[in-house]
Amino acid sequence: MDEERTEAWWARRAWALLSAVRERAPLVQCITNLVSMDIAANALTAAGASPAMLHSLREIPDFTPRCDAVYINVGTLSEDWLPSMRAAASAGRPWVLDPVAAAASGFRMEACLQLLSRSAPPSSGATRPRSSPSPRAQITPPSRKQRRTVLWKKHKGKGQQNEQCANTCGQLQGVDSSHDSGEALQAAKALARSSGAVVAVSGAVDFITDGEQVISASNGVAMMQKITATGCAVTALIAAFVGADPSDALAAAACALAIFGLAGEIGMESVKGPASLRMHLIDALYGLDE
Ligand SMILES: Nc1ncnc2c1ncn2[C@@H]1O[C@H](COP(=O)(O)OP(=O)(O)OP(=O)(O)O)[C@@H](O)[C@H]1O
Ligand SMILES: Cc1ncsc1CCO
Ligand SMILES: [Mg+2]
Repeated sequence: MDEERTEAWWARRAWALLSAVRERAPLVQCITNLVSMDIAANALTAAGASPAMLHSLREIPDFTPRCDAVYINVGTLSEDWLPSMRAAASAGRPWVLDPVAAAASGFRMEACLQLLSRSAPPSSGATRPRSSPSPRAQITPPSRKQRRTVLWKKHKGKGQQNEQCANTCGQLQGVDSSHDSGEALQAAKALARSSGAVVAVSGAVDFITDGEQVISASNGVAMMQKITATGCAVTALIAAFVGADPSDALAAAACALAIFGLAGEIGMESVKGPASLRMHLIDALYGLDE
């Protein structure tokens, strides 16, 4: 690391990334679960990104290469959506996976592992062909967030690594945000190292790791757990941050989690319960200033 990443550094970085999202309005294709579609699209829009909830396989060749980032979430996985997820993950864009309940079934775990083996070419470098208000950086490390988490860019897909990923997905999935997410940190680091992805684990404290560095973000309020699909929404926000600036997926993931948590804290100042927190959180994302 070239410079010391103090709290003040992170604050500037978070603001710069949110500002980049607002300026560039990254186009984020979301193939996400049916429960989360509304909150994810609204969180992205409020933050300044441009969500697109497209999941037809037939649209992916035309549409996905024009996106700044792809968000895949297996929360309501079905056989007919899996080919779209695979195709979108292979389209050469930075992408983020939320392996919701990866250990719920063999089908789901296998799907997550297959998806993990998809990677964007490290230097596909292609800029998004649609006109963009500001120049895009080259695609470098695509990232992902994995339940509570994954961002990865490359995965060598060897048998042993797959096994390790399976174990890790299982461990992470078992970690509910009512637990200390520190319990999952070692598993997350191992997954990051074996997959080449940035891995994030959400909870009271969020951890974000590339396998070496570990960032923790302790923003947020416990009532966020009482709103369904907040984890899905913050994963979508991670995709937007990575889409706005793909040069540092670790920082993008950490800042998205911190900003989302901060919006929860600000929103919490005037709520009666989860339903009003949902509204105020989205308002706070929209209104956040420096
Ligand atoms: N106890 C807590 N205190 C503070 N923030 C929290 C707490 N639990 C969760 N959060 C925040 O809520 C957001 C969602 O995290 P959470 O771990 O609840 O996701 P999740 O369980 O995957 O969500 P879902 O399955 O509902 O989509 C994150 O930004 C996280 O920091
Ligand atoms: C409740 C629920 N069921 C499948 S996905 C989802 C949203 C939270 O992940
Ligand atoms: Mg939760």
